Amino acid sequence: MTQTKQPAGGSSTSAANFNSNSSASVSKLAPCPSSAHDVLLNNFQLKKKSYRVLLHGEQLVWERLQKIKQSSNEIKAPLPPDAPSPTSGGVCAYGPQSHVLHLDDVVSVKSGDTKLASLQPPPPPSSGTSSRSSSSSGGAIKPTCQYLTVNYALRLSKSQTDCNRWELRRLTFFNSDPYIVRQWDEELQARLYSSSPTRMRVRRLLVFINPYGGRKAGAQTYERHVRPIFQLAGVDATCITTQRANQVRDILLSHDLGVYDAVCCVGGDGTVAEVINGLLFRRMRELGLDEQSPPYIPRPALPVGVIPAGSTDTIAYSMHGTADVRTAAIHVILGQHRGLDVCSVSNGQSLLRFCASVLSYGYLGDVAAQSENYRWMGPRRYEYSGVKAFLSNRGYEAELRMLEEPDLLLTTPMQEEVPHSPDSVCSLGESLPSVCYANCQRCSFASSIQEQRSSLFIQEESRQTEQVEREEPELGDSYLTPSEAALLKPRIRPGNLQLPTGSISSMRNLGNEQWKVVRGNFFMICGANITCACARSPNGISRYSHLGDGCLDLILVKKTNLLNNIRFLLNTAGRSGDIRNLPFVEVYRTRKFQFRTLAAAGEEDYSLAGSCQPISPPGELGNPSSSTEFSSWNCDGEVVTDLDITMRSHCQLIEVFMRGPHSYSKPHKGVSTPTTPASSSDNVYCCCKD
Ligand SMILES: Nc1ncnc2c1ncn2[C@@H]1O[C@H](COP(=O)(O)OP(=O)(O)OP(=O)(O)O)[C@@H](O)[C@H]1O
Repeated sequence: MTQTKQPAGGSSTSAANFNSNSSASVSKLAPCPSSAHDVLLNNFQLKKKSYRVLLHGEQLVWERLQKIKQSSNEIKAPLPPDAPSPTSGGVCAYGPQSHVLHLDDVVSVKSGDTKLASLQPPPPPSSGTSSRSSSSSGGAIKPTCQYLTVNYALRLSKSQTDCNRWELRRLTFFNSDPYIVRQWDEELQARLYSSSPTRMRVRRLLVFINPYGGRKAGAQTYERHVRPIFQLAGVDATCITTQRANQVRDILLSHDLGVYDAVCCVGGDGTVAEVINGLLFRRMRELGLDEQSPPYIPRPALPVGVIPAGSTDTIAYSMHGTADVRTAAIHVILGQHRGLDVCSVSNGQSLLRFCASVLSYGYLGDVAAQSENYRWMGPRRYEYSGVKAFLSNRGYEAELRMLEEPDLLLTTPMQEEVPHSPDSVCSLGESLPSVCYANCQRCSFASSIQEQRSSLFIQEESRQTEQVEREEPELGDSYLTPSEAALLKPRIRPGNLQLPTGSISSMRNLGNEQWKVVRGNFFMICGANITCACARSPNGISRYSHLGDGCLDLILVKKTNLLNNIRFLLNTAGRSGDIRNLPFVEVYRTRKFQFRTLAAAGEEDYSLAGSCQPISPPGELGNPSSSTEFSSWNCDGEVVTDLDITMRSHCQLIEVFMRGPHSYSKPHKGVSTPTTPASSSDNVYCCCKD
């Protein structure tokens, strides 16, 4: 623990003056290794005003000093607190006049001889070197630096429709003693790049830019908005501008990715899907799995960043709660990550591809198939094809078999333990649907189940060997093989989430699969992996889908009449509508469903050849979409022509840079808000906490 030398004219102080309930004490400066318990405490100037600044664990706290006249002597002391400091369970709390910035929100730190020098972006940190040795100036920090700039990100909470945008801010501290500045710079750098289970600071990034999607502005979007943010964070980005469809996937399948920490794409949903498919098929190849019929789906090694530059950008919007490009880039550099479910899509014979957003048949399938012919219109092609497909929809006969989701937690006391947010419940054994927000408890629990499941199977490996061998090697079956269990990466369980009792015994019942069959004439059928929210439909088609709960929502819109179809579309577009209230809409939460067309039922081998890739363009010979009896599938915006389809959700298969959308909460009047949201300050990102 350290107490640095006070600057000339600065008053000495102690950590206790910050109203901290921490037992951390201040001791002599020593070059000790970085630890969450180390404390740095000094006076700095910020905009020519004096502040007492504390670095405590993962928090940077600064508090204005006021001049107190005591007879002829003038001393500086912190402003008196207006209200008692809130404390909880030994967690540090600071006075209301304190500004608190969590290191999770810090983008970069740079020291300099002048203020201008400290504002320059730091050079990319060399990989493999100790973060303590990699200073902001690329080598040893100059002993003359008196300025220290901290670049950080701040979430804006302006309104219900604008509460997920993040912006960059900076603080430039001055201290006349370069020794203190150096000490702070080194310590901040070390803590910023120290390993954390929920944060991964990217050093080397592989970026794919799709110049073709959306308004064909991917390259400009990157140059104008994304590159400066990556530079500010000192990220070494290798950019590849795609020349053709499926190039992203091909590069990911064939090139050495060993030097990269993460992959990022600048494009629409189709580009994200290419990245995800490329990484997943690459991992299967690395492990020597049969790509047509893998016994399980392994997790790729690299996390993914998603920067929107497409037409609808539902994946980016569902993850971040906004399609703001800078926000998405900020999430990549801040490095907070969460597991995202991915669905496998297979026909009767083999695995076709992976789906990250939605797989739709009927109306949206027709829109995807038709809109490809009008790509020259840009995003407007969806409106044009949408109207055409809407008017021509006569309904599609189909049969769906779905695996009913056994709600593992209905019998547990979990609901009482989970904090509820005003407009949503991130609950688990929910009777009411919940919206997936940052720090969603449902997703956290699903990841814990994964963790438990893998350890359970490792422990019982020998006892179950016989049983496992008897199990059909179905794609991603509930029972994992011992090798799959061993390959599953341990998941991160944030905070103090308690695992409910009885979850293990519930898990064992997963083998008792219950199938439900629904037949009918449908306007549209959707398997939604995420909410599929976008700027035009802020709640998405599947408002209650969760990003990482291992389930998908199967939405069945029955063919009734034109008016009901319009009602359905209006409900998906508005903020207040809920398609669950419509009598002709059924929504099922499931882990897997199978689809077949009723017209084709009974026919042997009615499936077309697997259209894994390249996907044959619509209208080709043999494409059923040319028949009005059949629609085609829209998988992440791409057309899939197979008709016997199985969609299965794989829990948190891909790590993505995101925190999850936040719900809006009105700032309370008269209460001084900290510089960063409380959620960041205590390392909890929760809809219930901001
Ligand atoms: N240089 C290129 N030329 C032609 N097609 C490309 C090129 N680069 C990528 N593609 C393909 O463009 C397709 C569309 O891209 P993308 O999905 O990113 O944009 P979009 O369809 O406009 O957006 P969204 O899917 O969000 O509606 C993808 O299938 C991708 O394979």
